[in-house]
Amino acid sequence: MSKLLDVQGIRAGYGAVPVLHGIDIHLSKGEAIGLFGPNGHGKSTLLRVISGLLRPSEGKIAFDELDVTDARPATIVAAGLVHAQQGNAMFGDMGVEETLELSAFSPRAREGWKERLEEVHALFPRLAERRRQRARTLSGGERQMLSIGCAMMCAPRLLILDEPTLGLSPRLKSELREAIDTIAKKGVPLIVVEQDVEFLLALTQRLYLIEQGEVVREIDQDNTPDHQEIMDMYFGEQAH
Ligand SMILES: Nc1ncnc2c1ncn2[C@@H]1O[C@H](COP(=O)(O)OP(=O)(O)OP(=O)(O)O)[C@@H](O)[C@H]1O
Repeated sequence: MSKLLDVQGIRAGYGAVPVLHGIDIHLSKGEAIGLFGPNGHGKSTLLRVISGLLRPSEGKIAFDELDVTDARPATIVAAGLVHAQQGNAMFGDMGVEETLELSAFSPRAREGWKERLEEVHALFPRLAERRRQRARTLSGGERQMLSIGCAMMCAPRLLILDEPTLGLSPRLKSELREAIDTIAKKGVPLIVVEQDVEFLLALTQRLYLIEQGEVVREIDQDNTPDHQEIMDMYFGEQAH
Protein backbone atom coordinates (compact mmCIF):
# COMPACT_ATOMS: atom_id res chain seq x y z
CA MET A 1 0.00 0.00 0.00
CA SER A 2 1.39 3.43 -0.83
CA LYS A 3 2.39 5.83 1.92
CA LEU A 4 0.12 8.68 2.95
CA LEU A 5 2.56 10.03 5.52
CA ASP A 6 6.29 9.48 5.58
CA VAL A 7 8.25 10.93 8.49
CA GLN A 8 12.00 10.43 8.25
CA GLY A 9 14.82 11.20 10.64
CA ILE A 10 13.01 13.92 12.61
CA ARG A 11 15.04 15.75 15.20
CA ALA A 12 13.37 18.59 17.08
CA GLY A 13 13.24 20.28 20.45
CA TYR A 14 12.59 23.52 22.28
CA GLY A 15 15.41 26.07 22.22
CA ALA A 16 18.61 24.23 23.01
CA VAL A 17 16.78 21.24 24.53
CA PRO A 18 16.49 18.32 22.10
CA VAL A 19 13.37 16.14 22.46
CA LEU A 20 13.18 14.03 19.29
CA HIS A 21 16.32 12.15 18.28
CA GLY A 22 15.68 10.89 14.78
CA ILE A 23 12.11 9.60 14.47
CA ASP A 24 10.93 7.52 11.52
CA ILE A 25 7.24 6.69 11.26
CA HIS A 26 4.90 6.13 8.36
CA LEU A 27 1.25 5.55 7.62
CA SER A 28 -0.26 3.90 4.58
CA LYS A 29 -3.38 5.09 2.82
CA GLY A 30 -6.45 3.89 4.73
CA GLU A 31 -4.47 3.04 7.86
CA ALA A 32 -4.89 4.12 11.49
CA ILE A 33 -1.82 4.13 13.74
CA GLY A 34 -1.29 4.78 17.43
CA LEU A 35 1.54 6.32 19.43
CA PHE A 36 2.08 5.48 23.06
CA GLY A 37 4.77 5.66 25.70
CA PRO A 38 5.63 7.35 28.96
CA ASN A 39 4.68 10.99 29.62
CA GLY A 40 7.06 13.66 28.47
CA HIS A 41 8.95 11.49 25.95
CA GLY A 42 8.02 13.46 22.84
CA LYS A 43 4.71 12.19 21.41
CA SER A 44 3.01 15.60 21.37
CA THR A 45 6.21 17.20 20.11
CA LEU A 46 6.23 14.79 17.17
CA LEU A 47 2.60 15.61 16.37
CA ARG A 48 3.39 19.35 16.49
CA VAL A 49 6.22 18.83 14.03
CA ILE A 50 3.98 16.81 11.68
CA SER A 51 1.29 19.50 11.69
CA GLY A 52 3.75 22.34 11.12
CA LEU A 53 3.45 23.91 14.58
CA LEU A 54 7.11 23.22 15.37
CA ARG A 55 10.02 23.21 12.92
CA PRO A 56 12.31 20.20 13.04
CA SER A 57 16.07 20.79 13.04
CA GLU A 58 16.55 17.74 10.83
CA GLY A 59 14.45 15.30 8.86
CA LYS A 60 11.73 15.22 6.26
CA ILE A 61 7.96 14.91 6.23
CA ALA A 62 6.01 13.96 3.11
CA PHE A 63 2.20 13.96 3.05
CA ASP A 64 0.87 12.11 0.03
CA GLU A 65 4.24 12.69 -1.66
CA LEU A 66 4.09 16.44 -1.01
CA ASP A 67 7.06 17.73 1.01
CA VAL A 68 5.46 19.54 3.98
CA THR A 69 8.56 19.75 6.19
CA ASP A 70 8.66 23.53 6.06
CA ALA A 71 5.03 24.21 5.17
CA ARG A 72 2.88 26.56 7.26
CA PRO A 73 0.18 24.98 9.48
CA ALA A 74 -2.67 26.50 7.39
CA THR A 75 -1.18 25.01 4.20
CA ILE A 76 -0.90 21.62 5.89
CA VAL A 77 -4.55 21.76 7.08
CA ALA A 78 -5.68 22.84 3.62
CA ALA A 79 -3.89 19.77 2.18
CA GLY A 80 -5.99 17.63 4.55
CA LEU A 81 -3.55 16.85 7.36
CA VAL A 82 -5.53 18.01 10.39
CA HIS A 83 -4.48 18.06 14.04
CA ALA A 84 -7.46 18.34 16.40
CA GLN A 85 -6.46 21.00 18.89
CA GLN A 86 -7.08 20.47 22.58
CA GLY A 87 -10.45 21.85 23.60
CA ASN A 88 -9.29 25.19 24.99
CA ALA A 89 -7.65 26.57 21.86
CA MET A 90 -10.80 27.93 20.25
CA PHE A 91 -12.62 31.23 19.99
CA GLY A 92 -14.66 31.15 23.18
CA ASP A 93 -17.17 33.86 22.30
CA MET A 94 -18.30 32.16 19.13
CA GLY A 95 -21.23 29.77 19.06
CA VAL A 96 -20.75 26.04 18.62
CA GLU A 97 -22.22 25.86 15.13
CA GLU A 98 -20.45 29.06 14.05
CA THR A 99 -17.13 27.55 15.20
CA LEU A 100 -17.78 24.38 13.22
CA GLU A 101 -18.74 26.30 10.10
CA LEU A 102 -15.66 28.52 10.32
CA SER A 103 -13.42 25.46 10.55
CA ALA A 104 -14.30 24.51 6.97
CA PHE A 105 -12.21 27.42 5.72
CA SER A 106 -10.12 25.81 3.01
CA PRO A 107 -11.55 25.58 -0.53
CA ARG A 108 -11.46 21.76 -0.31
CA ALA A 109 -13.33 21.78 3.02
CA ARG A 110 -15.82 24.42 1.90
CA GLU A 111 -17.28 22.07 -0.65
CA GLY A 112 -19.95 19.94 1.01
CA TRP A 113 -19.56 21.63 4.42
CA LYS A 114 -23.29 21.40 5.19
CA GLU A 115 -23.32 17.63 4.77
CA ARG A 116 -20.20 17.43 6.91
CA LEU A 117 -21.91 19.50 9.62
CA GLU A 118 -24.74 16.95 9.63
CA GLU A 119 -22.14 14.18 10.01
CA VAL A 120 -20.57 15.99 12.97
CA HIS A 121 -23.98 16.42 14.58
CA ALA A 122 -24.63 12.70 14.09
CA LEU A 123 -21.26 11.88 15.68
CA PHE A 124 -21.82 14.27 18.59
CA PRO A 125 -25.53 14.88 19.21
CA ARG A 126 -24.55 17.08 22.20
CA LEU A 127 -23.05 19.60 19.77
CA ALA A 128 -26.32 19.71 17.83
CA GLU A 129 -28.23 20.32 21.07
CA ARG A 130 -25.83 23.12 21.99
CA ARG A 131 -25.46 24.67 18.54
CA ARG A 132 -26.19 28.23 19.75
CA GLN A 133 -24.17 27.97 22.97
CA ARG A 134 -20.87 29.89 23.27
CA ALA A 135 -17.87 27.61 22.99
CA ARG A 136 -16.34 28.89 26.25
CA THR A 137 -19.37 27.69 28.24
CA LEU A 138 -19.03 24.07 27.12
CA SER A 139 -17.83 21.41 29.57
CA GLY A 140 -14.38 19.87 29.11
CA GLY A 141 -15.80 16.82 27.35
CA GLU A 142 -18.03 18.91 25.08
CA ARG A 143 -15.05 21.11 24.13
CA GLN A 144 -13.17 17.99 23.22
CA MET A 145 -16.10 16.97 21.00
CA LEU A 146 -16.10 20.42 19.43
CA SER A 147 -12.38 20.16 18.82
CA ILE A 148 -12.78 16.83 16.99
CA GLY A 149 -15.87 18.19 15.23
CA CYS A 150 -13.87 21.20 13.98
CA ALA A 151 -11.17 18.86 12.71
CA MET A 152 -13.81 16.80 10.87
CA MET A 153 -15.14 20.01 9.28
CA CYS A 154 -11.70 20.44 7.68
CA ALA A 155 -12.40 17.32 5.56
CA PRO A 156 -9.35 15.48 6.94
CA ARG A 157 -7.44 13.07 4.73
CA LEU A 158 -5.45 12.31 7.88
CA LEU A 159 -6.68 13.18 11.37
CA ILE A 160 -4.35 13.58 14.36
CA LEU A 161 -5.79 13.12 17.85
CA ASP A 162 -3.58 13.78 20.88
CA GLU A 163 -4.99 12.09 24.01
CA PRO A 164 -8.57 12.94 23.06
CA THR A 165 -10.10 11.48 26.21
CA LEU A 166 -7.58 12.79 28.76
CA GLY A 167 -9.21 13.76 32.04
CA LEU A 168 -12.75 12.82 31.02
CA SER A 169 -15.24 10.87 33.11
CA PRO A 170 -15.65 7.18 32.17
CA ARG A 171 -19.03 7.90 30.53
CA LEU A 172 -17.73 10.77 28.37
CA LYS A 173 -14.60 8.78 27.60
CA SER A 174 -16.65 5.94 26.16
CA GLU A 175 -18.90 8.38 24.24
CA LEU A 176 -15.83 9.94 22.64
CA ARG A 177 -14.20 6.59 21.95
CA GLU A 178 -17.33 5.43 20.18
CA ALA A 179 -17.23 8.55 18.00
CA ILE A 180 -13.53 8.02 17.23
CA ASP A 181 -14.28 4.42 16.32
CA THR A 182 -17.02 5.61 13.95
CA ILE A 183 -14.57 8.07 12.35
CA ALA A 184 -12.07 5.22 11.84
CA LYS A 185 -14.80 3.01 10.34
CA LYS A 186 -15.65 5.79 7.88
CA GLY A 187 -12.12 5.20 6.59
CA VAL A 188 -10.49 8.43 7.84
CA PRO A 189 -6.78 7.65 8.41
CA LEU A 190 -5.79 8.41 12.00
CA ILE A 191 -2.80 9.04 14.21
CA VAL A 192 -3.95 8.70 17.81
CA VAL A 193 -1.93 9.23 20.98
CA GLU A 194 -3.47 7.40 23.93
CA GLN A 195 -2.25 5.87 27.17
CA ASP A 196 -4.71 2.99 26.88
CA VAL A 197 -2.90 0.46 24.71
CA GLU A 198 -5.84 -1.95 24.60
CA PHE A 199 -8.02 0.81 23.13
CA LEU A 200 -5.30 1.66 20.60
CA LEU A 201 -4.87 -1.97 19.60
CA ALA A 202 -8.60 -2.25 18.91
CA LEU A 203 -8.75 1.03 16.98
CA THR A 204 -5.56 0.98 14.92
CA GLN A 205 -3.56 -1.39 12.74
CA ARG A 206 -0.11 -0.47 14.09
CA LEU A 207 1.42 1.14 17.16
CA TYR A 208 4.72 2.88 17.78
CA LEU A 209 6.17 2.91 21.28
CA ILE A 210 8.07 6.18 21.80
CA GLU A 211 10.61 6.53 24.57
CA GLN A 212 13.09 9.34 25.09
CA GLY A 213 12.41 10.84 21.71
CA GLU A 214 12.91 7.61 19.75
CA VAL A 215 10.74 4.85 18.32
CA VAL A 216 11.77 1.84 20.39
CA ARG A 217 9.19 -0.68 19.18
CA GLU A 218 6.64 -1.14 16.45
CA ILE A 219 3.63 -3.34 17.13
CA ASP A 220 1.21 -4.74 14.59
CA GLN A 221 -1.55 -7.36 14.54
CA ASP A 222 1.09 -10.11 14.09
CA ASN A 223 3.09 -9.26 17.22
CA THR A 224 0.44 -8.05 19.63
CA PRO A 225 1.80 -7.89 23.17
CA ASP A 226 -0.06 -9.53 26.07
CA HIS A 227 -1.03 -7.54 29.15
CA GLN A 228 2.22 -8.33 31.00
CA GLU A 229 4.34 -7.18 28.05
CA ILE A 230 2.39 -3.91 27.94
CA MET A 231 3.05 -3.39 31.66
CA ASP A 232 6.77 -4.08 31.05
CA MET A 233 6.84 -1.51 28.25
CA TYR A 234 5.46 1.12 30.60
CA PHE A 235 7.19 0.23 33.84
CA GLY A 236 10.14 -1.99 32.93
CA GLU A 237 10.84 -5.35 34.53
CA GLN A 238 9.63 -4.21 37.98
CA ALA A 239 6.05 -4.74 36.75
CA HIS A 240 6.58 -8.50 37.40
N1 LIG B 1 6.63 24.45 24.65
C1 LIG B 1 7.60 23.78 25.25
N2 LIG B 1 8.73 24.40 25.64
C2 LIG B 1 9.73 23.70 26.24
N3 LIG B 1 9.71 22.38 26.48
C3 LIG B 1 8.60 21.71 26.11
C4 LIG B 1 7.50 22.37 25.49
N4 LIG B 1 6.55 21.43 25.21
C5 LIG B 1 7.03 20.26 25.66
N5 LIG B 1 8.27 20.41 26.21
C6 LIG B 1 9.12 19.36 26.78
O1 LIG B 1 9.38 18.41 25.76
C7 LIG B 1 9.40 17.08 26.32
C8 LIG B 1 8.45 16.20 25.52
O2 LIG B 1 7.12 16.66 25.75
P1 LIG B 1 5.86 16.11 24.94
O3 LIG B 1 4.67 16.92 25.36
O4 LIG B 1 6.20 16.02 23.52
O5 LIG B 1 5.75 14.63 25.54
P2 LIG B 1 4.59 13.58 25.47
O6 LIG B 1 5.25 12.27 25.22
O7 LIG B 1 3.54 14.02 24.54
O8 LIG B 1 4.03 13.59 26.94
P3 LIG B 1 2.55 13.67 27.50
O9 LIG B 1 1.97 12.32 27.28
O10 LIG B 1 2.75 13.99 28.97
O11 LIG B 1 1.85 14.78 26.77
C9 LIG B 1 9.05 17.22 27.79
O12 LIG B 1 10.26 17.20 28.51
C10 LIG B 1 8.40 18.59 27.87
O13 LIG B 1 8.61 19.17 29.14
